[in-house]
Amino acid sequence: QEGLKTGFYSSSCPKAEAIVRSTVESHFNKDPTIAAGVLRLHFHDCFVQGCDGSVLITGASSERNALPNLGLRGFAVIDDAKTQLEASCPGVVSCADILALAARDAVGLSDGPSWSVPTGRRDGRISSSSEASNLPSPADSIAVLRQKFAAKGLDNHDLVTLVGAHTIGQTDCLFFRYRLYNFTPTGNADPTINQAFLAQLQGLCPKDGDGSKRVALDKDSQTKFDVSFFKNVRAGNGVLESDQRLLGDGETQRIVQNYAGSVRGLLGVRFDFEFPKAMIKMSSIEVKTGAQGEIRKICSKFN
Ligand code: HEM
Ligand SMILES: [Ca+2]
Ligand SMILES: [Ca+2]
Repeated sequence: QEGLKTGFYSSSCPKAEAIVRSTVESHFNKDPTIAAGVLRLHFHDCFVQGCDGSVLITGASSERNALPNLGLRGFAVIDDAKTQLEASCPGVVSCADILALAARDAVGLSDGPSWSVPTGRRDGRISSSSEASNLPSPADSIAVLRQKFAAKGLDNHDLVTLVGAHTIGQTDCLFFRYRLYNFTPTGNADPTINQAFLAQLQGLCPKDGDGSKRVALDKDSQTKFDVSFFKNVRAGNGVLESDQRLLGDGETQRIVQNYAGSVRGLLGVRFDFEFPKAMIKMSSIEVKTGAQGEIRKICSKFN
């Protein structure tokens, strides 16, 4: 994919993938929710300036400080892996690749599928908060989401498959509370929310309560990478509006139904098979290779 190849570091830094894996694992063992943080970090990196580590740069006007990125977590995992890689093979492994590898490992550690990650990305030299506006918002319509993904070469099938990442992790009340109160012109909640679930969500996120309270995106299995998220969307138990809307469009609904399945076990395997393919596509968005960009010494700073 665009000059990337699996095993790019096999002679220049043979232990590179093992070092990333053991670093993600040690953080995961202390805090399994970090897997979700790392996976999301990679997504937010790829959608702005391509998968080039631009999201990792610190500074007042950097991407990291853009509104959609304020809740990102897992930066310490990447910094930690980088420190160890610089000790073994200085100046060889890009932060962009560390992020792509760590996202794969995070999914695997959460009992999800694993895959070979094509590597060879170079780190970008630009990180600007104003660029973050093409990231999808939870209040975007399906048409807008489709368009934002299409702009990155990702189709409907990729969209639904990748949003399946919400099978792990959490969201702040802030991002969906508007669905629970006064959502309709007549003052009711979003009618697409399952009634029993609505009561639960209202309990978790009171109208004037703390907007930063965290709620699982997949109510039944927030640390397991499984098809439970799709079953919940099918049942009206999607937390984000953008997740639940996948059921309101004919084409995306068909894909949700497929993954949610009716035959136990069988169709769960399909999501496991499709997710890696979609990730490899997402991980190759607008990558810099060859002599482009640089290999950062510290992931949060340009050289
Ligand atoms: C339709 C597009 C998407 C929208 C609108 C969206 C929106 C969101 C929002 C609002 C949150 C909660 C953030 C917070 O409270 O801090 C979230 C969390 C998350 N997103 Fe997405 N997302 C989308 C697609 C994706 C994709 C493609 C991936 C990865 C492949 C992903 C992975 C995650 C993960 C793992 C979390 C949990 C993070 C954590 O627990 O820290 N999302 N997303
Ligand atoms: Ca980027
Ligand atoms: Ca799950």
